Amino acid sequence: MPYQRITLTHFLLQEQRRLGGTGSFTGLMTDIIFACKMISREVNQGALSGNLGKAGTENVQGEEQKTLDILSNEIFMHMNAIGGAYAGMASEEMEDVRPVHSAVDGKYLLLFDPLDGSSNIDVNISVGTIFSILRLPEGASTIAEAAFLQKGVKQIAAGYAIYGSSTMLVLTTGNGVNGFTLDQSIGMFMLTHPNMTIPTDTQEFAINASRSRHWEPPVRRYVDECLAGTEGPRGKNFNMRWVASMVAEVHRILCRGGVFMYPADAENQAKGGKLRLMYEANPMAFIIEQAGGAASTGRGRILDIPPTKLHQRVPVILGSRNEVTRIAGYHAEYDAGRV
Ligand SMILES: O=P(O)(O)OC[C@H]1O[C@](O)(COP(=O)(O)O)[C@@H](O)[C@@H]1O
Ligand SMILES: [Mg+2]
Ligand SMILES: [Mg+2]
Repeated sequence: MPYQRITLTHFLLQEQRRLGGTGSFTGLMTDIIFACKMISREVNQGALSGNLGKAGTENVQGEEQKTLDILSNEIFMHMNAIGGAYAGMASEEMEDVRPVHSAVDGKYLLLFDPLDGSSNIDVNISVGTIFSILRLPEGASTIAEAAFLQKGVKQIAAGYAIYGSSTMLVLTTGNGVNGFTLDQSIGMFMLTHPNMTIPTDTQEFAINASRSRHWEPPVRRYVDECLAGTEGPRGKNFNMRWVASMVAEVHRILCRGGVFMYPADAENQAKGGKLRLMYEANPMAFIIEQAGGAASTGRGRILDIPPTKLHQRVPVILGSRNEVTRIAGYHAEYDAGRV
């Protein structure tokens, strides 16, 4: 059989031709690809690099930063500033947005979580990088936070890199979801997972059960029914997973289905939840929906949320469509006082 694998760059060029683009999109993706390869190397080096452990500083979320959080942020900032496609960038690890080029040159805005799953870095469990690309709003003269506060439906592309047993990059440009595996021997991402789609049903859920005492009744009801298995109202057994790296959970769901939940609960309600809308929930929701799944807060579609703050947090329930719909239905029944 003739060799048929294509590289991510070839794939992007084909996408560009299909979209009748100018090539600037391929350019900005090339910068992201370089940055992810460099972060992959730093992560894969593990203790050899001396980059494990805490940095001794806190980010705007009040979370302890890991040395690799900061290094990944610097790599992503630097590599994506070179190309010239971005007018501005925003990151989980930076309080304010960072203008990069004058509005004349840069047509795009980049939001990213440079290292997702930070609590797993030192224990060699998969981590990743999440990114979301928006257009600079027409007429925007200054690069300020307001320019970034666009609904998730406005994303022109979103993706993540996962640094696990292999390094992969998963991408959507609004035309389905494709996965690419880094061939370390030639340093190229090759198309290995074309048109990733999520089964509508599943028997696998992921939630941090150590927080169950804080859960709202709709979430507790859903999880209890799953745990009741064949004897319960669902009439089937469910398995549970919790990696504590959102990237790894979403990747598993893209590969074999499932539902991931990080709801707002009594403990994190005041903050709006745990995960951040602009560089975690929105890009992942775009990918999940493009793969045939659904992404909700339990009370609404994530991609329709009008953002108010750069680092705002939201409840996240995403994955196999029928399970997400069921969980949203349990919230609606609860809010209507029917249960
Ligand atoms: O510590 P918990 O409650 O298990 O939370 C894990 C969640 O927090 C995160 O690690 C937050 O992301 P960061 O590591 O980028 O801060 C998610 O990847 C993950 O789903
Ligand atoms: Mg994260
Ligand atoms: Mg992070």
